[in-house]
Amino acid sequence: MNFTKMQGLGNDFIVLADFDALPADVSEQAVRLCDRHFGIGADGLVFLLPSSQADYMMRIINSDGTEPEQCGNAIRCAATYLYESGLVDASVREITIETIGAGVQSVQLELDNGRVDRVRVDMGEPVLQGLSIPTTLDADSVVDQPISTGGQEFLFTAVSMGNPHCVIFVDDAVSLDVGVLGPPLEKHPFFPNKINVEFATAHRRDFADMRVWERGAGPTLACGTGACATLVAGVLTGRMDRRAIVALAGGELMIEWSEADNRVYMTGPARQVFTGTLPQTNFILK
Ligand SMILES: N[C@@H](CCC[C@H](N)C(=O)O)C(=O)O
Repeated sequence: MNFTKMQGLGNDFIVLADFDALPADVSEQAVRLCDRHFGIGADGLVFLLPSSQADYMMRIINSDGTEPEQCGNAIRCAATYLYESGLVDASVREITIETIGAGVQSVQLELDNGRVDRVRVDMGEPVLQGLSIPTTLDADSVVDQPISTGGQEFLFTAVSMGNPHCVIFVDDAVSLDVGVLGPPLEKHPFFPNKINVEFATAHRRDFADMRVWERGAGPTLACGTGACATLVAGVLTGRMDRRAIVALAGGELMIEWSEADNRVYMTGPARQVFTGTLPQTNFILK
């Protein structure tokens, strides 16, 4: 069983492209393979599968074995993998990838010396909280609403990018401990299906720092959909312009929320880390 380890701003994935469908034991295998001591180590397991609507379908499993609807860094990794492994023709500059949460997404490749340098993804239209995220709140959209945990009160804006996000603007996102604040917010009673939690500081209208606690994966170095949700929340709360850099622990993403088509565009890098082979005895996918 061959695999490729990829990363997008340090958000890392094990990519598997030899399957026609998700294996039955995918959840338990994701936990095993993503383990950083006993497995390969990754934030998620990514399957590239046949699609009737797009060039490929991407399914991702979080490191805790749950399946999210979408992943921004994984889709850049998937497109880079497809190009660099020759699964799409070398002349191709645009790939379509189907996801369960955001439908068919169009991905553009920017090359440098024959390698993928940056990837621009049409991440689709953001949806405000009450319209798409299961919640106990009585609201159709949630912008700067109070939420409290551990005796602290914050204001959050909930945005779906196919998957759910709770964005909280704070004075200093970089020095805040997401490991303490993230888990109770991920499982807050407002969000019965759990949620990704982003803490952000908009230093300028075109630049924000962001740190993330991911649903099903914990504190990752970057979250592409989280960066998109952060920009949308920044615009909705009057803090940011529609085009900005969102700086994460693993690097920067350029995010644009287009006024013309209401879609969010994300641009950033993705790289192959290594390839490997799993002994059959260690990888019992049924
Ligand atoms: N790292 C991701 C998001 C992965 C899914 C997330 N943990 C969820 O459960 O929704 C990204 O780059 O968008």
